[in-house]
Amino acid sequence: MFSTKEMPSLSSLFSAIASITASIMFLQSMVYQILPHQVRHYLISILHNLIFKTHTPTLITFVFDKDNEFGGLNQIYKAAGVYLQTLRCPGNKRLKVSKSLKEKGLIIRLETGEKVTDSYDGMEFRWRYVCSKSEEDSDSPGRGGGSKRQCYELSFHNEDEGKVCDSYIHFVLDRAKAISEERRFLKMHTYSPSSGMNWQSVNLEHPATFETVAMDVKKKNNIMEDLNRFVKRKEFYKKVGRAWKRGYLLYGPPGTGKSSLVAAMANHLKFDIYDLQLANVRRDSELRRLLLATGNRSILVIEDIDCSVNLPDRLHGEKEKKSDPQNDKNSINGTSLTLSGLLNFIDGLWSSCGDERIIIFTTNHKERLDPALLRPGRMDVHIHMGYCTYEAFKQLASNYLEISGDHHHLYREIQGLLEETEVTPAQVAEEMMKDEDAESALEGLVDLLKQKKMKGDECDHAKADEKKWQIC
Ligand SMILES: Nc1ncnc2c1ncn2[C@@H]1O[C@H](COP(=O)(O)OP(=O)(O)OP(=O)(O)O)[C@@H](O)[C@H]1O
Ligand SMILES: [Mg+2]
Repeated sequence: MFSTKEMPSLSSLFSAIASITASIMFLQSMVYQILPHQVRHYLISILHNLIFKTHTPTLITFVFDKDNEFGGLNQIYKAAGVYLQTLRCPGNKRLKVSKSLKEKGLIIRLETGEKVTDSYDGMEFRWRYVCSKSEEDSDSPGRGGGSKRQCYELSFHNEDEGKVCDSYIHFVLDRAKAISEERRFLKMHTYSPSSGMNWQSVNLEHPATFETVAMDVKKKNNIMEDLNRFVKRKEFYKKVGRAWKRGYLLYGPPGTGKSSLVAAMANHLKFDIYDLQLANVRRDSELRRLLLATGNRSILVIEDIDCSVNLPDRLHGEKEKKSDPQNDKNSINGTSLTLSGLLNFIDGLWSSCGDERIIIFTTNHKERLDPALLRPGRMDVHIHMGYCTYEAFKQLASNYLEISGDHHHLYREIQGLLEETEVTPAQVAEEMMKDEDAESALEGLVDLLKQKKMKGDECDHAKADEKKWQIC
């Protein structure tokens, strides 16, 4: 078995082992003679733990059944199913693949008996999915009920048990939540009384993101930071006794990107949108019912707040009530929709009934808004969406025509024209879509800007002439 060369080294190894064994036996006999029985026992148990615990750790297995004891769905089972979709082992042979209308992409899960490994914070884990006939059924095979027991098994070193309970399982729950959020289709909810008394929802697949919205970069970053801070501040809002909500007022001319920004905010936060047309709501009680039916982590949008409905303001409403007691049309608890009803609800009970609420009003005419809507503390952030600047133009050119930087020979001319004309990002974007060739598209834009400039100049002359006549 061994070569002749190996023989001397092996024989010296055996003689070394023999002398070590003899020394251990000698020490053992000394220990037996010197130490009392209890101390001996204690030392041996420590030695045993040292040798066996470090070299042959025992595994422990947690079993997460699908159903919890009270009949509901075990949240850890559900989270494990989502989280394990991100893990794969080279040895996996059978995987279940499905598609859901509520989620983007394919859902790939483990088939029964399949295992995957994971590591976290220096610990090693083995997960296994098990689907078997439930014990009750196998006890009485004649019944043929076919009910299944489904579970995930998580095996790990028993010394990690504390860390698994305190940290790893929470990590799995959090990751599963984030993965589900990432995968689910956002929803857009709308309301019209003709289609029933509740919100109707469709998948929100608006492509606008913070990358595609063209606006001042600093302003854009401020909005993103504000949103990120808001979603992280649950404890802060609780501490200062405020409802966890934030109000944004987006104002500016038509076609400057207000609706696009709303969609970008929803995509950024992964929040559903509730798009409320006030013209469809007839009274405060209806508004209250609708708002109470909105979900957490959502954005309530009321577009064109200045013109969607003629909301009587507080003072106005009070005056009318006094002058005509029969007329309860504008009362808070009456039958019609009032501005105070809207504001009360937004500031008060509604926002404290849920978490992570964002409310956005948009308008083309900030100056026409009721002062009650504008007073400090009501809409936390006012965002002006203006005419197309050179910076916004460059972003649009990068998005639509894939021109990066500002080296194009027409850019200087365009910059000058943009400073002298009022053109919306929507108009600029439309010009860029007219031609796939960047050069031709930009030439088209230059023509448009020149025409606008000429019209603007003519208008200025006409206004100046009008003034002259008035003076005469
Ligand atoms: N700032 C922008 N960045 C990128 N695209 C824009 C921007 N503004 C407008 N657009 C383009 O123009 C179209 C119309 O813009 P949007 O509906 O967002 O404007 P709006 O300000 O909401 O207008 P309105 O006041 O009429 O509701 C969008 O589909 C988008 O493609
Ligand atoms: Mg809009």
